[in-house]
Amino acid sequence: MEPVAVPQTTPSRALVRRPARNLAEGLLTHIERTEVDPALAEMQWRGYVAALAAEGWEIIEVEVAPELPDSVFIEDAVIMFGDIAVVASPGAQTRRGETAGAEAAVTSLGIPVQHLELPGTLDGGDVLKVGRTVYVGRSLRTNDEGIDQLRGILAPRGYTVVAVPISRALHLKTAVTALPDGTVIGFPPLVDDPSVFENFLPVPEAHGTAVVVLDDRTVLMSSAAPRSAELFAQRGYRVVTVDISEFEKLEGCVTCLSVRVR
Ligand SMILES: NC(=O)NCCC[C@H](N)C(=O)O
Repeated sequence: MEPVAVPQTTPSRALVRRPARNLAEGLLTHIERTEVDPALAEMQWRGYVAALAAEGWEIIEVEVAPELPDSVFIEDAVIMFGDIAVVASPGAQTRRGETAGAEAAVTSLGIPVQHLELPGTLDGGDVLKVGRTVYVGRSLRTNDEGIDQLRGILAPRGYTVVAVPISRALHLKTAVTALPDGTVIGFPPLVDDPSVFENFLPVPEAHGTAVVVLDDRTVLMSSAAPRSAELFAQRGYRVVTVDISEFEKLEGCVTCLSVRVR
């Protein structure tokens, strides 16, 4: 009998959170406010969720938080490390209410939870996992105390936490993410110090920095970065694109619209 090929990374569950009624009032730090179309945002969010589902991911909806404008960016509220979840300590006052719903969702899946606490702050968007290395952006949202608390949780579990300066973008993952083979990809004008990363590949577009790893050979990314998509395709990856323009107007990207629970 022919051996059955087992993929190394099997799609699993993705947490998502429907956009709030007041999405358009979301925080902005590095870009000018331009009008967000709520109906288009809702449609794009459905498209994003459909793209994950089409790739075999089970979708788990975190209870909507209708009055918390940035709650759709669920990645910032809770971070998965193997079998445990770490509930973030949001760096922005207006986002602190988001963690309760995110924690309820992971708890309902039976996942053990650890917490980061004030005065430590840390947003999930500042956390990039590459194997057992966890890069954490020291940003406007994430402080040294938050990074130290995370290190305290992860070091005994065999992870190395590396703090990375981030001053030109909102979060670390606005500036860099990683391909399935561990190559860190980033848009140089947004990256303070590319030499921090062992393998760094510059991409030609700001929206080309963010990829969601769907499996060992497939990435999900914004349709607003076609030249970066081409670069990944040349490296042998299958690229799935989604239009998330309304979330990009709020400094969001593909990674922050879900939490992957593998
Ligand atoms: N992980 C992310 O990149 N999250 C994007 C958050 C955008 C939101 N408007 C914020 O400023 O917090």
